[in-house]
Amino acid sequence: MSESLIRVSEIFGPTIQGEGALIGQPTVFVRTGGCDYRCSWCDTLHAVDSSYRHDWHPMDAAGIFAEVERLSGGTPLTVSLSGGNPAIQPLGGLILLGREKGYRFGLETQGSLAKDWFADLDVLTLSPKPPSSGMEPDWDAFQDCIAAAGANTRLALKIVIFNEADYAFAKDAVARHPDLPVYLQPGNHTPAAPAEDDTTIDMDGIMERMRWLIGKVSADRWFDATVLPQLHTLIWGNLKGV
Ligand SMILES: C[S@@+](CC[C@H](N)C(=O)[O-])C[C@H]1O[C@@H](n2cnc3c(N)ncnc32)[C@H](O)[C@@H]1O
Ligand SMILES: Nc1nc2[nH]cc(C(=O)O)c2c(=O)[nH]1
Ligand code: SF4
Ligand SMILES: [Mg+2]
Repeated sequence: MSESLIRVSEIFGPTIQGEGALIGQPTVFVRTGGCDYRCSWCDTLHAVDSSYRHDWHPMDAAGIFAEVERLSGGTPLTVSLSGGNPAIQPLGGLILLGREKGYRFGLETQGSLAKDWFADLDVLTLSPKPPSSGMEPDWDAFQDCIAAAGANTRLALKIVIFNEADYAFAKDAVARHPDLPVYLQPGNHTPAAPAEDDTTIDMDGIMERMRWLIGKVSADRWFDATVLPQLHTLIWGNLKGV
């Protein structure tokens, strides 16, 4: 694959951004294929597990942007870059192309890999992985991501929480990065394998974790935290492409 080609798992929308700092805002998603992590509870295995790589297509920036424009009807909006880990892909050219036409870009990453083009994003959401994921954050790489974003890119910290250990991890992450706005997101337990085409979610479990999390931040007087469920999951379950 040529250096400039981007491995795309799916392009979809407009839908609403279902998570974090831009929740509720209309957006088109560009989801890239491939990830350097393998979180135990990843809800997007079709963009992570290499057994799905036959569905990942190399595309150039112009081809991706043409599809974004088709989906948006040519009206500029925020494009959400996610994955997999989109930081693995050469997305700098796509971002510049879109910005020239008035589009804005957000990107979701675990913070394991910094790119200089993070400085051209509007919002960089960093989602370090808590203990329940089975992964361990590289805080030096995480710091590099913040530095790469520079002064003109809004940053957000988004942490998935399943249990007490994850909550303690979130507290530690915030202690390391007290200036970042923080979003706490209850975990969505063990989505079915993509091939099973089962979109059912454990709604009771998610709501129970929301109530528990709100209780925790209230008791701790953690008043600059924002607690949000995955809105798209509440609406559509684990449906792909929404
Ligand atoms: C699928 S990931 C892709 C981007 C990047 N690899 C990352 O993890 O930030 C997008 C977001 O979904 C979150 N996520 C993944 N699986 C989840 C689950 N089962 N419940 C709640 N959030 C989940 C991730 O933590 C991340 O914030
Ligand atoms: N609507 C919607 N919002 C999202 N926010 C983050 C997502 C992701 O998978 O990165 C996602 C997604 O897949 N759909
Ligand atoms: S880092 Fe993101 S895409 Fe990769 S496995 Fe974890 S949640 Fe899934
Ligand atoms: Mg998702």
